[in-house]
Amino acid sequence: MSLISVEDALSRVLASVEKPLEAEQVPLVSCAGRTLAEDLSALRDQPPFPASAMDGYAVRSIDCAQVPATLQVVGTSAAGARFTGTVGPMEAARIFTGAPVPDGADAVVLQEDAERAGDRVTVKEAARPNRHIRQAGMDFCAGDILLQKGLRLDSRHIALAAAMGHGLLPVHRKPKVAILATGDELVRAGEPVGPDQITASSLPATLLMVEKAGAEAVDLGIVRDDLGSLEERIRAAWDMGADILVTLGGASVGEHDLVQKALSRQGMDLGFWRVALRPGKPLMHGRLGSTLLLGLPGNPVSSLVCAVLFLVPAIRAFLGDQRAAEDPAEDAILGADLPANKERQDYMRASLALQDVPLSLAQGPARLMLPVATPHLMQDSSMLSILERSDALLVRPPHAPAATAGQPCRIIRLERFC
Ligand SMILES: Nc1nc2c(c(=O)[nH]1)N[C@H]1C(S)=C(S)[C@@H](COP(=O)(O)OP(=O)(O)OC[C@H]3O[C@@H](n4cnc5c(N)ncnc54)[C@H](O)[C@@H]3O)O[C@H]1N2
Ligand code: MOO
Repeated sequence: MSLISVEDALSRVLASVEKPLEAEQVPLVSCAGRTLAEDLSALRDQPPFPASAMDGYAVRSIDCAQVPATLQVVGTSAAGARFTGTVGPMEAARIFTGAPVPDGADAVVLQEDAERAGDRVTVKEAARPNRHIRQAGMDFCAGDILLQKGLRLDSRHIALAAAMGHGLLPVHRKPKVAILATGDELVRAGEPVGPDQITASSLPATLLMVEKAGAEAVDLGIVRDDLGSLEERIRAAWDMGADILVTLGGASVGEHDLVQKALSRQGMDLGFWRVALRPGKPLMHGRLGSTLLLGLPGNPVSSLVCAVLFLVPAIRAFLGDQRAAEDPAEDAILGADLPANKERQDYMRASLALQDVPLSLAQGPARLMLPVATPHLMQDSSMLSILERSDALLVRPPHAPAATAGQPCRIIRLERFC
């Protein structure tokens, strides 16, 4: 089977997510990272009444056109407890920030601009109509659609939804992502490590990336390079109703790389195997009934790159995120000379620094800060110390010509995924 392109692989992965998962009603505080299943409209006006923006006195602006003006204080309007009377000629009401502006008043005078003596107040600054008043519906009105279906929710959206009057939101169910590490050489982090063994470092890392992407991660542990054990764990993932099964390792061509064989024996419908990608070439994709399968390569940097490029978009597609297929790359400047690339799309681990770029615009000179991406000299896909020092993946398309420092390039920031 020949290598397919990264773009082709991603569209096949996304096409195998037929539709977002079913919707459920979830309390606001649990909605971060979820995606709205319906457009959301406001249940009320905000503010629901004309409200004071300051602590001071509610007045009729006409009475305070000439200052100083001395007014009779006839009541108090506090946030949560309005003054139910009316402010008449040469009258004022004490008012606090967020309180309803009483009938009759059309301006608020700051308390710093007034002098109180008993039940009288002398206004020292002239007032204009509507001064320091937030009109009803200034932010939004009942019925306004403010949050769109397919939006991935963060705390800004949650604040708005709360103000709109919602306590529960219709969001797509979180996909259940089961993760299985494979290999005789692996032990769990913190457990005793034999002379020929290493820690399964990408297991906890992938679990965290999956949770960060908004899914429910299920730790299936480590399984030995043994067909029977592998098949038993694959059945366990299927039995628990995993929407995605991720395997780590055993994806390549060696005699111990049994993942594809075990999945095929369990009835996998293979989508693709091997992508023109570095690192991450042996990536495998398929379906087992309704479960999406992603076989990530064992080298920990390779599995991370494949998770960024394919697993996170698949999770977002299950979540109904309208931006699931969006290219995560952004513009940067190359910080070092690079040789021509070969046939695989390269994702080089790079550090970022900011560079001040002078611009000449029609309005005059300006400055722009752009990230400069400098790839590390060592790019071995097993090296976690280099990955930790990297801020981004520097993307080099297949057959990209040699490039020199200062040229434009594309990067994917790792903090968004890790
Ligand atoms: N003859 C060939 N050999 C290899 C090829 C190839 O095309 N022909 N491809 C290479 C590439 S590229 C990669 S990437 C690796 C990936 O192969 P596998 O997916 O089969 O991975 P393993 O052999 O199981 O492990 C590779 C490496 O990673 C370590 N590992 C495995 N799982 C974990 C884990 N959960 N956490 C940390 N480290 C892990 C494992 O011990 C090995 O050192 O194959 C190349 N070989
Ligand atoms: O593609 Mo492998 O993932 O080079 O290390």
